[in-house]
Amino acid sequence: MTEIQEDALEIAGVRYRSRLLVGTGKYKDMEETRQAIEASGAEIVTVAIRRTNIGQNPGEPNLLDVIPPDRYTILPNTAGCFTAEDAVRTCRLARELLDGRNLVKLEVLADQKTLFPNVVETIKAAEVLVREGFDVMVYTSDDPIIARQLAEIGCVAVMPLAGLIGSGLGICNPYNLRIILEEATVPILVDAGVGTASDAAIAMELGCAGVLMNTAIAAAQKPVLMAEAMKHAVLAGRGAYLAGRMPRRLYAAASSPWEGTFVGNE
Ligand SMILES: CC(=O)[C@@H](O)[C@H](O)COP(=O)(O)O
Repeated sequence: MTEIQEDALEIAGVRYRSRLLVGTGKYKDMEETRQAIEASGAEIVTVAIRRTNIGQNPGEPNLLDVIPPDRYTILPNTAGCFTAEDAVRTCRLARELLDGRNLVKLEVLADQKTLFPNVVETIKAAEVLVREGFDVMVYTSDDPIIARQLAEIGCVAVMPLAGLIGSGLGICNPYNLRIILEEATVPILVDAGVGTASDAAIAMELGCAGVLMNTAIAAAQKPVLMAEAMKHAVLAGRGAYLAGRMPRRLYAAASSPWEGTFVGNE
């Protein structure tokens, strides 16, 4: 096995081969969702509990029929929650629906226009959820101080945004991400704002443990092809991070030595 094949992402004591986590919103239909997720190679798939039927509405199409929980780790998320109280309630419902599984993605949003995280409410919710035994992966801003606090509270992964949800703007502040990564005590995954494969590769090259995305795949002209591209981008970025990039230089350095050439200078 190569170093990159052996390299695993560990979240809450579970090891995953894929460092790409994907969402399930915005697809044309369930079949496209299934195909894209399969092509992405993702093992962790996030589901908005307030918007997606995973058993709350018996009789309606159930996402788990195409994303079976015995094959994927279902990561329920609190998208659409604007208060800590709502987010906590949503996580408790998710735990009931998913047979007592504790892994959740906490996101508490501040407003509809930016979908920026409300970090005050996020911290409040994280404290309650960790106390109640949840394994909390938390969506947050790229503020290193908030990221540190969330890790100290006991979140199992901290997920700063690359850009606003659904914006596709890519990594808007790599410098803040670098500070977050420098002092990370838990896995740091970029969540939201990725637009194309190079954004995912850059996140991984910076040293992120993984990338979570939805819109970049679902809103691509060919979602299944983009899902596959993202799989390769995350792997390539991780490989480059593990390999260690060459130092940047201002001036040229010849690829072959000047001395001892076979031709010329007679
Ligand atoms: C799917 C999810 O959980 C969200 O956090 C969000 O939708 C991800 O953002 P993008 O859609 O910008 O990838």
